[in-house]
Amino acid sequence: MISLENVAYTYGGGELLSDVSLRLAPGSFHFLTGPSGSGKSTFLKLCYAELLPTSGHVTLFDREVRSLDRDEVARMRRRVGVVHQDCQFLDHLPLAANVSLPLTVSNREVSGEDLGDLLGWVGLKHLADALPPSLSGGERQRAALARAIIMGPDVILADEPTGNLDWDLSLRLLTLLVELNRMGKTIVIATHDLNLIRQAKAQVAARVLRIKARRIQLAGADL
Ligand SMILES: Nc1ncnc2c1ncn2[C@@H]1O[C@H](COP(=O)(O)OP(=O)(O)OP(=O)(O)O)[C@@H](O)[C@H]1O
Repeated sequence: MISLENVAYTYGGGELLSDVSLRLAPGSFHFLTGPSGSGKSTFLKLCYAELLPTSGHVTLFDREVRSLDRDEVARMRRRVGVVHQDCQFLDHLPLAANVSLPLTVSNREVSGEDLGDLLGWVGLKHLADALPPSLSGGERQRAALARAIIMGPDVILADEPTGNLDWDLSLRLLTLLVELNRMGKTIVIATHDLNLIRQAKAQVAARVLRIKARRIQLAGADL
């Protein structure tokens, strides 16, 4: 689904990620952890072709990302839902319009029933008409998740999705991601929160990747 082969990345200084080789298999569930600044967000950006590797190869749905033109990158991106660390919304548009924005900008029909079902699933149906500035942190994160999956992606990449949430809300978001995985979606969550990882491992066969000394390794049972 997504694979990296001998990937290195540098923003111009020293190498941030070196010699990264791994494959995110369809339907897998991965956590990515590592100290602040170790390159977790950068890794996710490499996975959805927001960044191209400085060396090595990234393959997205069987296509090497360097061989893709802009339209092809856009098509591939529709298959990857991203929940960003600081979820941004258009503050003048109601929540429902924000969530359905990816469909609107790609000129696709928005079915009121499907949108209602999706908002209901993330527990935000009652806030469909609310403006983003009035939402709590947990509501924003769930809205960001709904927006990330509205195009029906195969893969969901979430960057510190529970970063600003209390434990109960973090668990609620985790449950949604586990449900998505049970529906067959491939999930990658970058997080500092080892308790969240422990909790998830009780629910799902998650693998834990750790960035250490610029490399990504599979963490053992020491979490
Ligand atoms: N656009 C950029 N230009 C230059 N340096 C950058 C850029 N983006 C990130 N960096 C640097 O690359 C390093 C890794 O950043 P990244 O955001 O990938 O780390 P992270 O592990 O996600 O961090 P955190 O856990 O704090 O979110 C940091 O030192 C950061 O300052």
